[in-house]
Amino acid sequence: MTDSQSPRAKLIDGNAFSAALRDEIATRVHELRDLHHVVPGLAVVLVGEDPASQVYVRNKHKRTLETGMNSFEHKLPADTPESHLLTLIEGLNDDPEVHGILVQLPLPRHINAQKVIEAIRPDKDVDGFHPWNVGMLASGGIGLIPCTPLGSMMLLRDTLGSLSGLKAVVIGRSNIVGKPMAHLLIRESCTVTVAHSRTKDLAAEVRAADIVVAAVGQPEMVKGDWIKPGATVIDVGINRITLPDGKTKLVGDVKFDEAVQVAGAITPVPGGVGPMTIACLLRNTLTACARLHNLDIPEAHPWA
Ligand SMILES: Nc1nc2c(c(=O)[nH]1)N[C@@H](CN(C=O)c1ccc(C(=O)N[C@@H](CCC(=O)O)C(=O)O)cc1)CN2
Repeated sequence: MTDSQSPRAKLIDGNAFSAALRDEIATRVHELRDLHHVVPGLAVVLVGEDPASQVYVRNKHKRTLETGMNSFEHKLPADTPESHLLTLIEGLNDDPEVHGILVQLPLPRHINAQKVIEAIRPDKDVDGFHPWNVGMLASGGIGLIPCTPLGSMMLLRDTLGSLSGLKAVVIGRSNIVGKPMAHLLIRESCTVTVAHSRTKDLAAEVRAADIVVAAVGQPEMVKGDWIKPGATVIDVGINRITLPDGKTKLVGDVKFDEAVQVAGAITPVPGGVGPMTIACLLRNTLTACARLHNLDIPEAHPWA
């Protein structure tokens, strides 16, 4: 490869960052146990047999135990009635050993996901999806922040330092990533545009941005010539595509091979934002535990 072909962008290593964050969380968990005799506990509920969700839940269980926390897994059949799930959540809300509750998404179609999210105690809602936590984020209060946007923000702050005054575009307006990400960027004094399927000239919006957060779930939709030279690209997409030879491959929402030649820094897929999601879930569980026990412990990786 000649110099003119060599990638310009710095690769943002989510695997390394998340491993360091998990180590820091493990240290805090051991301090909590030794000094305060409290062990944080995370309950994860999986309904059905979606293969990707099964992998994520298995990884959550493994990572939770590695930090020294308690992990409580609840695996329910796909035809579980909504009322059973709500009763399980009521029990977890009242369980003093459980400090964090997460219901893996997506849920089967017969279950109303919003109703389930609203049944979780806001101070145990380690996904940060309950309307109380949504409101706290929007109004600048102290709630629990959704894990993928929180992890993305940690990577951005680590890469750029202050984000103040930078132009950011968030592509996607989901409750899980797009909207909370926009709020976090506003908090960091960015000028934020939220683009979506009805945006008139998406390429022009992206070209104006110093920070691009792609969270649309469309494989390689953002092209390299849309990226402003030197911009920082956070690719939240995780899409499994089938290649002409029948093999499958994970790609993001950004055409990586093109964007890496233009951007200043970029997250790869896999190994970028994805691993931060579980590390931030553990961080939220530790935070929830400390708050529920009125313990004033230092945050793991205070980013803001
Ligand atoms: N209740 C929730 N459900 C879902 C969430 C969530 O935050 N809360 N997010 C996603 C899935 N997810 C965690 O649940 C998740 C996605 C991806 C990764 C990850 O580490 N990805 C790897 C690649 C993994 C692979 O090979 O497939 C990477 O990007 O490097 C972790 C967690 C939807 N549901």
